[in-house]
This record gives sequence, C-alpha cells and structure tokens, in this order.
Amino acid sequence: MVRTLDDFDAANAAVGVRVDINSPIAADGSLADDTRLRAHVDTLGELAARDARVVVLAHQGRPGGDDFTTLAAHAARLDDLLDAPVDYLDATFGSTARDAVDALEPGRVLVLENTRFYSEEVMSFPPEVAAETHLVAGLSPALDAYVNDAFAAAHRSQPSLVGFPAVVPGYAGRVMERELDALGDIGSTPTPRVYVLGGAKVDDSIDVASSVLDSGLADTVLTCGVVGNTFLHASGVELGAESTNVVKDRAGEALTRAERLLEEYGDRIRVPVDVAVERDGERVEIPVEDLPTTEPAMDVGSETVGVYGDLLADTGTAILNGPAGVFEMDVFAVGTRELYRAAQAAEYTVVGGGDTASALRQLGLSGFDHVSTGGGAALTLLTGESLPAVEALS
Ligand SMILES: Nc1ncnc2c1ncn2[C@@H]1O[C@H](COP(=O)(O)OP(=O)(O)O)[C@@H](O)[C@H]1O
Ligand SMILES: O=C(OP(=O)(O)O)[C@H](O)COP(=O)(O)O
Repeated sequence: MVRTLDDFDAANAAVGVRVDINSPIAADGSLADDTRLRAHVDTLGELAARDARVVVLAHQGRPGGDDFTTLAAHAARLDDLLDAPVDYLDATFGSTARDAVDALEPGRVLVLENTRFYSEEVMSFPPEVAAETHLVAGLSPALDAYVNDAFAAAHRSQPSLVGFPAVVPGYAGRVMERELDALGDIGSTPTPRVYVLGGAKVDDSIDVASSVLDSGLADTVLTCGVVGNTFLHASGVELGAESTNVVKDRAGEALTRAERLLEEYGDRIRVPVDVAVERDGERVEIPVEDLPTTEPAMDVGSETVGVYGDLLADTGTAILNGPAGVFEMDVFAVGTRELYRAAQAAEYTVVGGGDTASALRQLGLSGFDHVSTGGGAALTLLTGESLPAVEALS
C-alpha cells in the first residue's frame, strides 16, 4: 500500500519531491514544452500551501544528449506556474545543498540541479544500495520526508527514484496517485481491449505487443508509425529502401521478434493497408500492394485509418502509444489526428507517451479518459508489470 499526501504531516517538513520535468529543449536552451512542469503544479503547490519546505529533485536528458542541461530554466518556469516562490541551486547533494535545504523557509520551493549530472543517477540499484549512493546519502540527512511524483520515470531504478524512501518516509504525489489509479488495474477495464502501437521506439513496442498478446490483455494490436512499417516489413512487404533502412535502424534485433509474433498471433496483429509519402510537395497515399516506393512511408493512409477506426468503434478499451506518422510535419499529421479521433469512440481510452502528448496538444485533441505523462512507465504498467519506484514506496 502506497501512502499519499493525505497521510503526510507537511507543515515545516523538509520534503524531497522527485518530479519528472524532463522536457524537449529548444536550440537556444529554453524549454520547448512545459506540459510535464504543469502536471506537477498540483503536488508542488499543495505542499507549499501546506507550509512544507519543498525540495525539487529531477533529471533532464541523458549524458551526451543535446537536451542534457541544467534545471535553471525549469526552475524559472516553475516560478511562473506556482503561487509559491521558487529558487534554483546548482548543486544536488553535499553540504551546499544541505545548507540550502536547512535554510529553506516553509512555503518556499527549491529546485536542485539535474540529478543525472552525477554518474550514480544513470545506473540502476536496488533501493537499499541506492540509499548508500553519494546522491542519496549526501542529501537525505537534510530531509524529513520524500514524495515521488515522477510517474514518467518510475520504471527506472535510479538512486533519486528508489533510494530516498529506504531512509526517510516516502509518499506518492498527486500525479503518481492519478496515474496509478488510471493505469494500475488495466486488466479490469472494459473488453475487448485494443492496443494501438505507433511511434519510433520499435523495440519497446514489440516487447509490449509480445507481453499483452501472451497475457491476453490485448485482444488486438493495431500497428502504425515506424512500428507499423516494421510489422509490414516483417510480414514480407517490400516498403522500399528508405523505409526499410528506418525500420532496420529502429527495430534492430527486434525485427526477428516481430516476425515470430506475426507467426504466432497473425490474426490479432493488424498492419497498415496503405501508407502516405511526400511526392512533389504533396501527400500521396499508396496501397500496400503497390509498394515498394522510393519515398519514405511517413504516415498511415486513410484506408488504414478507416479499417482501424471500425475496429476501435466496437472496442471496450483503447490503449494508444506513439504517433501514427511524422506528426511534426502537417502533411503527415493526418493519420495521427484521424486515428486518435477514431479511438475516442471506444468505451474507455488511455493514451501515453511524451511525443504522443505533444502531438495531441498540437492537433488540439482532447477528451480521452486518461492521458498519461509517461511513455515507458505507462507501457510497463499496461503490460501488467510493477514499477520499481512504486515498489520502493510500498
Ligand atoms: N512513419 C514514420 N517514420 C519516421 N518517424 C516516425 C514515423 N511515425 C512516427 N514517427 C516518429 O515517431 C516519433 C515519436 O515516437 P515515440 O518516441 O515512440 O513516441 P512517444 O514519445 O509518444 O512514446 C515522432 O518523432 C515521429 O516523427
Ligand atoms: O521521458 C521519459 O520517458 P518516456 O520518453 O518513456 O516518456 C522519462 O523522463 C524517463 O527518461 P529516460 O528514458 O531517459 O530514463
């Protein structure tokens, strides 16, 4: 059983709050999207209003990536979003951080530096070992409690996610609570259950497809995006060199697993019946039987949306992850817009993924029963597995 903020005596407590504000970063270093920051306003605002001394812990990007930056811009944005004053400190643990936490006044928020600036935080540990890392051991003496609101990172077993609750009382924040309520019991949602798997994390999507087909959680899996192209390729369709290269690059070893899945569950896995390419600046749709083509397949076509839409209309639960095409280009946003719109006909709809959430916002689509802040974490739960960071709170 996970304790929540309802069980927490917040007044004057120094509380470390792990959030997931990992966001797209623009070329000039500014935040390109603040959706994930907005999601945590409830938890951070509530704690500040209840006179806690709020210490924010978060990561941004991965070492070596263009989006691996400090949290200064995130702190400034949180200061705009929250009623409480927000400061930023360019340290995460050690005496500088502990002194700043000790000096923090009730009702104020302090954002510490990107946890992944420290090598321990990109490694996985069991909770009791994570508790002994420099990061956790070097900050926890200044904390009275720990709140985990970082649902989108809860599938990681990193020190800031699993180590603190081993040494100070741990609670789930409001985002975590809402996500677990909506996603934690997927097996009891209305049937038939259809998983729509798109986007470009092909390896992950094939794992999910395999798990939900094996367990019977999914009655049908509809594929689109690069995932759809991968299953087309695996089913023997020649896409053309451009698309095949993307598939091989994204799927790697997983391609063989896609072939095996089609052999075992061919009747429960649907592949696109047409694709869209760009020709002379125009969107052109090509039936699968007319492939290969020299242009890359960047979206599903309208026949596919029609077939998938009919299936979704008779569905109890539709679970969607990943855009159906390169939604960042207007001409290829059509499949994502139409497919996600069609999914709203299902009795219960769950949508997850960082890029998916951006796509929905860009396309002005709302009205789903649950839009998850997490991609990988949501899919982990939706395959019926547990999340290490939630286990650590239990
Ligand atoms: N047919 C396609 N070819 C190339 N990229 C695609 C295609 N369909 C979708 N994508 C890309 O997939 C990316 C999002 O995938 P992913 O990261 O898996 O989604 P999420 O973050 O929602 O889990 C987008 O950048 C989109 O452009
Ligand atoms: O963006 C995240 O995950 P997501 O892309 O699966 O939604 C989380 O912040 C976790 O980041 P990570 O995948 O670098 O551990």
